[in-house]
Amino acid sequence: MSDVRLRLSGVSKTFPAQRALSGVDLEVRAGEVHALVGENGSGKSTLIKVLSGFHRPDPGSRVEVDGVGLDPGNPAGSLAAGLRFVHQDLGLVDELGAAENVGLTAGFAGKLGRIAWRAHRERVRHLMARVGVEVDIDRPAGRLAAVERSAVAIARALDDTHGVPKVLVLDEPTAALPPAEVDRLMQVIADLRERGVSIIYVSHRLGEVLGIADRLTVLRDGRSLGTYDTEGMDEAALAELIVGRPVAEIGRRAHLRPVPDAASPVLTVADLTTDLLRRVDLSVHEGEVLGIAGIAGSGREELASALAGALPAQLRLTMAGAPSETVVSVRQARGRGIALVLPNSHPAAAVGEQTVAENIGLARPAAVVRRGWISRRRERDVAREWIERLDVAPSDPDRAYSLLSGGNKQKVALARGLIGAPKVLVLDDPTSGVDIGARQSIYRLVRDLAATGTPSIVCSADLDDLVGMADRVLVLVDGQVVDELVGDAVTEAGLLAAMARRRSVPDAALAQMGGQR
Ligand SMILES: Nc1ncnc2c1ncn2[C@@H]1O[C@H](COP(=O)(O)OP(=O)(O)OP(=O)(O)O)[C@@H](O)[C@H]1O
Repeated sequence: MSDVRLRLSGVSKTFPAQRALSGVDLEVRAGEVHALVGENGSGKSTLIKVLSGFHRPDPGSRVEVDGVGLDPGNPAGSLAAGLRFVHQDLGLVDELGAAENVGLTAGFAGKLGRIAWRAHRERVRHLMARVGVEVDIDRPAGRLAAVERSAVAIARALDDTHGVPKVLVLDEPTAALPPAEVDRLMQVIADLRERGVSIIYVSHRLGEVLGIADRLTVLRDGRSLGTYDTEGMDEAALAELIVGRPVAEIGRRAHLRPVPDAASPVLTVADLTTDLLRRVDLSVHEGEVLGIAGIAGSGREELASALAGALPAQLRLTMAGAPSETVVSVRQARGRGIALVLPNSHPAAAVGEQTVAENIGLARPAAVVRRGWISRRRERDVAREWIERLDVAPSDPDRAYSLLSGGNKQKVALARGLIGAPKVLVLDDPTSGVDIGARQSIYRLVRDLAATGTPSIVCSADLDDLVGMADRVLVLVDGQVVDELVGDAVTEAGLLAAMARRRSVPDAALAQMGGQR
């Protein structure tokens, strides 16, 4: 018997004015972790949505599970065939525990409309045990650690009420995980593989892909470039496969320029206090990239929004040459030249209904405003320039933002931040969902901006971002700055050690952080 569990033959998907998949063939074996990799917009999400039944593929596309063809574009058929999905946002109701979250999608045990709670809870405990992560099944999902939330979503996907789960698709499963919890999720995946579950693993994190996947398939422009064994492959080779040309390693030291002690800051913030942050002081100097490190819940994300007036905060903010202010609104911050780039998953990152050009134009760059009005023609021209610089695909300024792939949305959000010629650029998780090529372009753009004198503040959970961009890093733990790393001290090991300085990070988690990468 063939050990092919899932077979796709000639799968194509054409959207109006866009062919997202062209004749993709793919075979996933029983009990293997099979990674799906490719640049932003290469068709990974579309392929997953075809498998889940969300998209009906073009005629002639064929999908088989264990040799049995399924009717693609039919969610119930996909579920019955054993295809299961854990999407990036996990889709959990934060107020409910694992027991109810599983019940909401898989159904509750019981008869005649009455829930047999004892049987249902037993079933959920059994599912959690399969995943191998111990969780109080009544604890609201919003109060679980990130990896526990992932485990609940995986357990829910593995419920067999609607058929035996055969293939589990994990879409960027580590995107929301702090470094300390990644290893734990990898262990969960390895255990599921041992039990014969096939896993399709979608990720831009090349180290993770090579660490966990047995084989990988590369998509480019909606076509499969082939399937490869991961054994013996290194990150450089994989990056080249994905991008189609050698990708130079991100050099770090070259860009560092120590800030003179006496240099006066462009922006100073004192006593920044929010629900999470406690009297944070910081300043950033001309030509400097200041990093802010911290795990989820440390106040890192709040800091970015508070600086740009997008979150209620108490603070004294001083821009060079201006009197200090006590409160900042988005409008005030923008007026002072502070631009905020949010991660594309944030609801305020962009206006989904508007086009790429209109979103870029929201920054009202001087080049597109004429006597107070936006010139749509200039807006499009400027958008075209940025589309080319950041390699946004498709390269159409009139494209609706909501129809872009995740990574391309992130590039547009970044373009909008850069285009308004900010005095200080504040970035929150700037590389979320972007591919290896775009990551390098973003690092380069931020450094180039610094080289012209304009400082940035980069808040990120991704240690590569901080090592790749920052001249200096403040480390947040429990809403307070606990350490400052400068110049050569900004290393992955240095950051992990600093993040561990307070006991709020459990010892077990610290041990994992060290061995993670
Ligand atoms: N509903 C849609 N209508 C029109 N075009 C779409 C739609 N969904 C996706 N596309 C287009 O299909 C192409 C493939 O997008 P897809 O989201 O599958 O890429 P991806 O590989 O998942 O990218 P990323 O890594 O950025 O998430 C893109 O050009 C995208 O703009």
